[in-house]
Amino acid sequence: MTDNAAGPAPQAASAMTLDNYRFPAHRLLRQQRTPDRTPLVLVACGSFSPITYLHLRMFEMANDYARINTQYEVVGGYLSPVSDAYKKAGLAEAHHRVRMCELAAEETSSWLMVDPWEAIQPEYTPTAKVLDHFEYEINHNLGGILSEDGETRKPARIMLLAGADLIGTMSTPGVWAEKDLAHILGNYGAMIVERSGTDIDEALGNLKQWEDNIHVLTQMIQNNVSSTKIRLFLKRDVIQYIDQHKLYTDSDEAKSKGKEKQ
Ligand SMILES: Nc1ncnc2c1ncn2[C@@H]1O[C@H](COP(=O)(O)OP(=O)(O)OP(=O)(O)O)[C@@H](O)[C@H]1O
Ligand SMILES: O=C(O)c1ccc[n+]([C@@H]2O[C@H](COP(=O)([O-])O)[C@@H](O)[C@H]2O)c1
Repeated sequence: MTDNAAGPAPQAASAMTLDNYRFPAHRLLRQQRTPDRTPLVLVACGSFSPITYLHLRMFEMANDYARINTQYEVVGGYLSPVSDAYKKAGLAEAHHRVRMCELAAEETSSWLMVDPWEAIQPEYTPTAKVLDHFEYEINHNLGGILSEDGETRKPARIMLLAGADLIGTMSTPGVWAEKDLAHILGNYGAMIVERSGTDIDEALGNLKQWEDNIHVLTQMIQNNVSSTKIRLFLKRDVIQYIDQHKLYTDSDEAKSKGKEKQ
């Protein structure tokens, strides 16, 4: 996907609360550039604590894959950081994670956006509901995407973008609700990026019934960056932000371990 000429976000994702929330659409391609393709919006859900180069790379890989191997045209890409209610060990607070994602998206990409909706919810939101939120905002509130010839409006296909480890958890009984899996993989679909350490066939093992809706993106060069290892930070802005707010220091981790319930 090429640059969407729209200007900066009218309202920063990191400044949004439940009271002033507005769905970020400043970089969403509102009219298709290519005829005869289905508009596609990619949504990556995760902790992003912190966001790494590989999280952004997933989107570029998916965009290339969609262009070359499918009939989709990517019209938007969103990062949706999980809320504080997720209570995973070592997570920085949601507002920091949203801000880091925002800095990274602005610095390194011309088309990615951060939707803080999930992050600002007081309760944990299952991924199926997060995808429903995108469906509602884009296809109901915004009325879908205008076709290339300007003649019709088409609903965008919303798809989950995730690494192989995440789809692996979907194959593991008990982690995801059955009805949510059917909804996510049956109605939306997923683009899955290979990740070293996860056997993709094993990860897809119990998901055969939805295989037509699961696109597997192979990585030419395996790169095992993970947020936990925090090996590779993004551009200076994100590193400075981490320093400035003293994130991921021992005391910060101890603080979040104290809060952690699992
Ligand atoms: N190196 C990678 N290769 C492929 N997918 C990745 C990679 N790093 C992250 N992802 C994917 O990005 C999404 C968001 O990642 P998330 O921040 O939740 O976890 P993570 O980067 O694995 O961090 P952690 O180490 O804290 O689990 C997930 O779908 C994850 O599978
Ligand atoms: O919706 C579910 O049932 C569900 C079950 C397990 C994980 N998820 C989502 O998957 C993501 C996992 O992130 P992480 O950092 O734990 O790898 C995060 O966005 C969770 O909300 C979602």
